Amino acid sequence: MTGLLVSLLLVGVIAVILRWQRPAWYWMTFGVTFAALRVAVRYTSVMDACGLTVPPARWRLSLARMANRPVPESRAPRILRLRPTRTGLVLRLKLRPGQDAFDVASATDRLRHSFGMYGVTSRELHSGVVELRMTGYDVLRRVQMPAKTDHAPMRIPVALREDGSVHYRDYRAVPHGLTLGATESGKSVYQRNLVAGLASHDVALVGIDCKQGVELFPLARRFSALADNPDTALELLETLVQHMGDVYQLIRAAQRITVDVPDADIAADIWDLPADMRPTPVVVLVDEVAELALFATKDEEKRRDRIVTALVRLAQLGRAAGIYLEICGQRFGSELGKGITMLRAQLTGRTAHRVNDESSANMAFGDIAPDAVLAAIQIPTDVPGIAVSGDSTGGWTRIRAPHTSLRQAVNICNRHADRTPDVPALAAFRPAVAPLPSAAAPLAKTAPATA
Ligand SMILES: Nc1ncnc2c1ncn2[C@@H]1O[C@H](COP(=O)(O)OP(=O)(O)OP(=O)(O)O)[C@@H](O)[C@H]1O
Repeated sequence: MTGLLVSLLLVGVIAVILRWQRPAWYWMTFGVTFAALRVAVRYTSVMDACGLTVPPARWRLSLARMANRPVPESRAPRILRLRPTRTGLVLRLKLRPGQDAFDVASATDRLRHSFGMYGVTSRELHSGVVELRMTGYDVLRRVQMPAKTDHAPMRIPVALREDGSVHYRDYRAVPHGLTLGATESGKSVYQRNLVAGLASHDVALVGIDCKQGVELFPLARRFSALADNPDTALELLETLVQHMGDVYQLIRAAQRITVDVPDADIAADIWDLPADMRPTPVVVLVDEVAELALFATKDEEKRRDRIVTALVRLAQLGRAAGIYLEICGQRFGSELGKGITMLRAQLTGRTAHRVNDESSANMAFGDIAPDAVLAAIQIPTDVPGIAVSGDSTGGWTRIRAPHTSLRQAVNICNRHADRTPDVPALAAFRPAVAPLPSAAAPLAKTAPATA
């Protein structure tokens, strides 16, 4: 008996220490079990209290009356699956007749309190089936990406969502993206995670970093082209527009449409081409875009117009040619001059870090997800890296990228330096870098952090 008490006490102490030290560990060991038990035991009463039950069907009432049995209870959505995860629980529910996904979505805050969870979000999987994702702690406070993530070409696990799932930047689904945020809000760390994620893919990275190259030039070994001032950026963008034209010609030549060619074989973009013919996709990362759009003299104004025109053309036509834009800045609105709102309309993937005012949040979401504007304004100032990510479907979610230091990103880029493709059109912009130290030497210690 004493042994049992001591063991229980020990388990309790370990649970408390784990919870205090690292919520993730606590949840993976004790928390998930406690939460699953709590949900299983209190499910019906909580759903009833949260207004998520429906009265029994008429035939059941009649049957009970005929059999002189007690009136049957109201019914809660049926649990199809209860799955523990690293960060909490996932509950799949089959709705009862008369219920809809909106009922569940509007009750998530009440469910959160009733089940004693940190966060509850819901989404409709298909008609009549809703998934509730519950997190046991603030997963965005100390981001830990799962060890295993999905692998697909041009799909980068870049951040963690507040419901504990992985947030992917999928270039083939959402070709162009805009990342906004005030100074020190976490844009560079987000972009660094993207570069680190893309480094192991077969992709050419092109960087335009008008902060004198401080963000992207240390990662030069994995870049096929870099520009650190608006003049070079203009030449680079116009070269990319030309490259895009060449890729279109290649796709056209590969189509060879005759009446015998089945529809599925007609190439519409680079991904339909046979692998040996397919040009390397290109991701163009622009840091601090306003530097490209501001001007003081007539000559600079002409340069700015040509830069914006080239960016608009890439945004409009780049997807099929495998050219994707990732634009980063503090603000991106009509005050930057003509063509900017047209360009912004093409950047479907929107991410806003902490912003200083509502108009900046509106630049990110005003035209696609008005709900997200409020969420972006509410991002706390003391947690850099928290962002709201939305797309043109009107949906949005809070995310945070793992904290990747410049040193870590440099090491990843150096490790994958041999994957840097030679794109002949971009050869003139390839950064000159010293050869890497011999493979035998550990990269982490010896690779220089600059080009
Ligand atoms: N996801 C994150 N997790 C933890 N810390 C972060 C995260 N993102 C950013 N930070 C911290 O916040 C600070 C500012 O980040 P960052 O340089 O990315 O901001 P920024 O928006 O690019 O700023 P600026 O526009 O001034 O360059 C850095 O010290 C960084 O370590």
